[in-house]
Amino acid sequence: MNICVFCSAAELADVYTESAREFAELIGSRGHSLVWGGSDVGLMKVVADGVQGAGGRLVGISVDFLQNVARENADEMVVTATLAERKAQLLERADAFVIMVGGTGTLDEATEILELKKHGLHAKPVVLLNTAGYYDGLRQQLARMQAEGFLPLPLSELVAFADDGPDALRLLEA
Ligand SMILES: C/C(=C\CNc1ncnc2c1ncn2[C@@H]1O[C@H](COP(=O)(O)O)[C@@H](O)[C@H]1O)CO
Repeated sequence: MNICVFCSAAELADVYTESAREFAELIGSRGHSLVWGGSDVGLMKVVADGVQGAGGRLVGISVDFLQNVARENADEMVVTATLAERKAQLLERADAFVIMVGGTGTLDEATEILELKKHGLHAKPVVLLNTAGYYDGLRQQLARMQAEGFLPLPLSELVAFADDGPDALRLLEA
């Protein structure tokens, strides 16, 4: 399976890097490929290192203005002209999506993928990996959207929630 991971480009605390490494090593050791934003920085690097170290394939989708931080030894590296094109490529190249801890970039990618799914423009699994309860607030907001009629379909059809890497992979492989 080609698993697209959205996650932070920042250097983060051990609680986040350890969880990311565990999940990345699972991706690689189970024979899956990583599709990601292609950068060799922060948590994105931790995930790429973990997948590659465990024998998995790396498919990076970078963007012109971030090419200077793109990973050099990825199996494949695509460079798009714009962020919008990058998101389209990430969607096309992935069979499933995992949203790990991140900031506005991760949120932008996550909401786009969920919005496209809401409109039936793809039906790929999306798992939100809620390391250390980082996304408790977002989960609560999404639950409120559902409870108050803002979502045209059940939340469970849009996204699944996982507490750790093994749980996330179990949901994707199910
Ligand atoms: C030059 C520096 C960092 C490089 N920044 C990024 N590189 C690649 N991809 C990025 C970068 N920033 C955002 N993205 C995309 O959004 C997600 C991460 O954003 P967040 O705001 O950090 O959560 C990630 O999935 C990327 O696809 C300086 O260190």
